[in-house]
Amino acid sequence: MIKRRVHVAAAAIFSDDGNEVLLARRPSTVDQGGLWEFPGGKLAPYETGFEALRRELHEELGISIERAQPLIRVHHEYSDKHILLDVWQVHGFSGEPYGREGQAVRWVKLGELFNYPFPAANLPILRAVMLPTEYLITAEEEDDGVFLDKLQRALIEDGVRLVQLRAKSLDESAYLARAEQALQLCREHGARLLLNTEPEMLAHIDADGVHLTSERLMTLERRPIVEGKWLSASTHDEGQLARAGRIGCDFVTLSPLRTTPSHPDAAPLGWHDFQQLVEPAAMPVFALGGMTRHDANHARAVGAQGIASIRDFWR
Ligand SMILES: Nc1nc2c([nH]c(=O)n2[C@@H]2O[C@H](COP(=O)(O)OP(=O)(O)OP(=O)(O)O)[C@@H](O)[C@H]2O)c(=O)[nH]1
Ligand SMILES: [Mg+2]
Repeated sequence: MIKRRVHVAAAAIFSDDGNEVLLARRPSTVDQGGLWEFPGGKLAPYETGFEALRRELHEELGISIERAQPLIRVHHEYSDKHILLDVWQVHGFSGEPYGREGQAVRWVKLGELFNYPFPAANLPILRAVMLPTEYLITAEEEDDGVFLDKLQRALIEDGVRLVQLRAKSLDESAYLARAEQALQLCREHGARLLLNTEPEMLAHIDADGVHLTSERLMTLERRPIVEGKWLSASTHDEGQLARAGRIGCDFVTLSPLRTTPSHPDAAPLGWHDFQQLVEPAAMPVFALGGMTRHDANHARAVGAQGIASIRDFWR
């Protein structure tokens, strides 16, 4: 059987405070009936994704979009079709959304999204919706006081909400002590903390997840931590991205986008190769390597969740 290829534009519509998204329930009579979804529908011939999005949101919810940015593109094989979900984030619209086709619609808190049944293709979208657009990787820092000051500055002034504790120079007990302090600070600011260590470390400290080095990633055949904790990994090529997908990483970094002082000999990917690698990856991907917040829009335009950086946040 030759599968149909279906291109769908869908929207994660955020509330003004950014804490909720609007879901719709598919009528029980249609394909995937009864499941919740991000409003949207198939592109008409000659329509772009954004044009389809505007039309569908007007038809299904009675709203007009003012601004939208790409969130994630997900390719998924259903038994009868190959689907591309082209998902946009909408942070401004006019009109009061309601189910114009009789479908239920509901504002749902980000933390409660996993309580709703979605089509099988939607898992990467849920992850993308729940993650911010910036991922801070901490720098090597000898002094705990200096470390905490810099982390606090990034949380308060830059509004960072996702942090990876990378501290290769600390032994295990020093790392654990620093992690306890960092976790407390992150919790105070509603940020998530991932540990760049052996996954077993989560037994000793209740952090939000683990970040795998690419080396560690390639030794794993299955997900090393429970669902509900976040699992991310460093990747540099197609093979590593594929492995991250196979073991169920929630998201990854892909690097180096540019040449950086910390990795002068690694060949940079550049935006073109980055985009090619990200397209088939069914999970959020942060661009890493010489990135600053000024690169975030460009990164999202080529399919990234956003940017990951040490230096841009560590001042
Ligand atoms: N809108 C939307 N569709 C999704 C999501 N997840 C997902 O697998 N799909 C699939 O993508 C396809 C979207 O088709 P649709 O039924 O919304 O298309 P449409 O609005 O153009 O409807 P129509 O074909 O009845 O005119 C369906 O096969 C649906 O199951 C999602 O989150 N939102
Ligand atoms: Mg639809």
